[in-house]
Amino acid sequence: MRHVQVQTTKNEYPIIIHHNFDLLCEHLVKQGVQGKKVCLITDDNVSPLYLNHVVKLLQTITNEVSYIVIPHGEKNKNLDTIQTIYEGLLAHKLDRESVLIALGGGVTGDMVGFASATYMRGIDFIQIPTTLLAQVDSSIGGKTGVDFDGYKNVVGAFHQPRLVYINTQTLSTLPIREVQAGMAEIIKHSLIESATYFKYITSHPREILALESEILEELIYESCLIKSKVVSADEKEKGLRATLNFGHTIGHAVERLLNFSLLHGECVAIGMVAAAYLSKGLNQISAKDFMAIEACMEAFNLPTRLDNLDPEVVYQELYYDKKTKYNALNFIVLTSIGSCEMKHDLEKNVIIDAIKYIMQGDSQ
Ligand SMILES: NC(=O)c1ccc[n+]([C@@H]2O[C@H](COP(=O)([O-])OP(=O)(O)OC[C@H]3O[C@@H](n4cnc5c(N)ncnc54)[C@H](O)[C@@H]3O)[C@@H](O)[C@H]2O)c1
Ligand SMILES: O=C(O)C(=O)C[C@@H](O)[C@H](O)[C@H](O)COP(=O)(O)O
Ligand SMILES: [Zn+2]
Repeated sequence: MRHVQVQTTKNEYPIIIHHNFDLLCEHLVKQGVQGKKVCLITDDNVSPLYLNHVVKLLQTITNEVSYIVIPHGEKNKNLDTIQTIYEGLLAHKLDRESVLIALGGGVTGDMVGFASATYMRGIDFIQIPTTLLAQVDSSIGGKTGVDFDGYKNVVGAFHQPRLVYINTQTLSTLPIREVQAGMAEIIKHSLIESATYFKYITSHPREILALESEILEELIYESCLIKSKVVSADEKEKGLRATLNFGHTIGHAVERLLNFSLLHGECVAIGMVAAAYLSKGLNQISAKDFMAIEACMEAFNLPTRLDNLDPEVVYQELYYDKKTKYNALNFIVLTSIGSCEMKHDLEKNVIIDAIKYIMQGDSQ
């Protein structure tokens, strides 16, 4: 078992990393969940795999277990699904002392977090992430919410979970494309924080994609450390936390413009290539480093290019990014592999050049 602690100004909670669900109840009891009304929320892909098992475990610490199954996927990350959740919570008579548990990927976690931030003006919730992406990124840090009108995460709230319980074994059922998409956020962590971590990742693509347990657990632990350190220092994204948005400025625009036909992690990979190209254009990283970054994405079978979007349309879409302030775009750029900074004053043509670079056809 590995343990990482998140400590924001008002909240503190553990991230438990283990290879099965055996320690779940013990940690729920530590968080005061015993005897409470608990509602487990999962999606229709995850429910046949893990719902029964987790329900049975919960029944050993409380008699009041209900569950709600929501439709999977980014296209359902919206207020309609939130309404379904609220209806279920009322039907099961959940009250202010009740606890929601998100069992699933980032889509489930973001929505359950948002439902718990708003139901009865806010109740507790627990994250049990079952995708690589959710285990290393979305379950940690309390960014919750939904897409609105196709715009990413436009409606939401900061609401921290009481516990993040990671069972690494759940990754054994995850489709390989989803594993690769999770790697995009892991690569992001290395690019913004640690050259040593980047080197480790680039040295082990075969073992990682084969889900070799020791290496995978090491990655999950390292990424949890990086993410928890950043969100503990800057919970509400006043400064440092914006670095976790590296690759997302263009990534989110592409995700929306492609109508969610690519996965979030895949779009972030494309967005990171664009942001790295931009960093090279500003002479902040070398051509060699840029090539190493692009090669890393390719080693994990992540897309790096597109061929079907108009650069000007992508550029205009960037203004919906949440880092935009007073109508000015803000970009996270690399200063080396392992460090980054926010740029406020980029010329349009520098950004367009980066967008044109990723529009040079599918490199796969
Ligand atoms: N809140 C944050 O800080 C944060 C950070 C990163 C990403 N996100 C958000 O997370 C979302 C992406 O999360 P995701 O990649 O986990 O997507 P997801 O939740 O859609 O899960 C991916 C797919 O895998 C299935 N699945 C989940 N666990 C499984 C398992 N163990 N075995 C088999 N199938 C399984 C799901 O049903 C789904 O079809 C995006 O909406 C993104 O915006 C949020
Ligand atoms: O935790 C953060 O902060 C992040 O930016 C992590 C991102 O990987 C994640 O996709 C996040 O949801 C994006 O945030 P947004 O504020 O741009 O919606
Ligand atoms: Zn992300």
